[in-house]
Amino acid sequence: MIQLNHVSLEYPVTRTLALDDINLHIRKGEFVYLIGRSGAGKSSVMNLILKRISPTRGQVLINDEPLSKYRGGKASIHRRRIGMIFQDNMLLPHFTVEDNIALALRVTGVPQKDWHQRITNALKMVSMEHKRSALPLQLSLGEQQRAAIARAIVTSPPIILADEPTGNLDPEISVEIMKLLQQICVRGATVVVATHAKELVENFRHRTITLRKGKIVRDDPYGGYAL
Ligand SMILES: Nc1ncnc2c1ncn2[C@@H]1O[C@H](COP(=O)(O)OP(=O)(O)OP(=O)(O)O)[C@@H](O)[C@H]1O
Repeated sequence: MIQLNHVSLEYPVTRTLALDDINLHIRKGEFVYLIGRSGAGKSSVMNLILKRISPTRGQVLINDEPLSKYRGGKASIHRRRIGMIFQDNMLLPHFTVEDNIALALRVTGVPQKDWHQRITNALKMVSMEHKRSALPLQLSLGEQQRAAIARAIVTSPPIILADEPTGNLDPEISVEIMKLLQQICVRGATVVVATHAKELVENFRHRTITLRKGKIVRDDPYGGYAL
């Protein structure tokens, strides 16, 4: 489903070689961790899959389609297939949980008559129905992250990218978030998680890809944390 073929990425201004000849194939429905020290290239891989940036060399393909064909405004069509979860949940502070989630439905063109039910389903999935009308700052960090997950899944995207999704959370809540991501995967999504959370990677075993200085140095189907 997600393929990187001989991908290199050099950031233009600083000429940093962030990724160096990466080959990667993630199948539909897989749960994959991307690990590596700070600066190893994890976010760069995520940004390539999102087509926020383009590779300097090589090709990124989704469902066998090269992303290079999604130029200009078409990149947003591609991004609709992806639910994104960040360390800082990026909820809009003056919008309620419901309105934050509705924005995702608006940009993906889901008919308004379906919004209420879809938001209800997404909030149920993350056990947050009772916080529908709350503003983000009225929620705990864990609740904010669950709301952000609801926003990411409400459009039923086939791919979920999570960049350090438990970075700001205490261990107990982190476990909850990881279980949720696993459930989303079991329901059919392909889930890629970039993380430094050693304990989670050790305890919730999944295929684990280790990056070091822009290269894949390990790709372990049984998981485990080794940098
Ligand atoms: N916009 C940018 N312009 C120039 N260099 C960048 C840019 N973004 C990242 N880099 C560089 O590219 C390399 C890979 O960065 P990247 O953010 O992908 O690493 P990472 O593994 O996600 O790190 P972290 O765990 O700290 O988030 C680093 O050397 C970084 O300094």
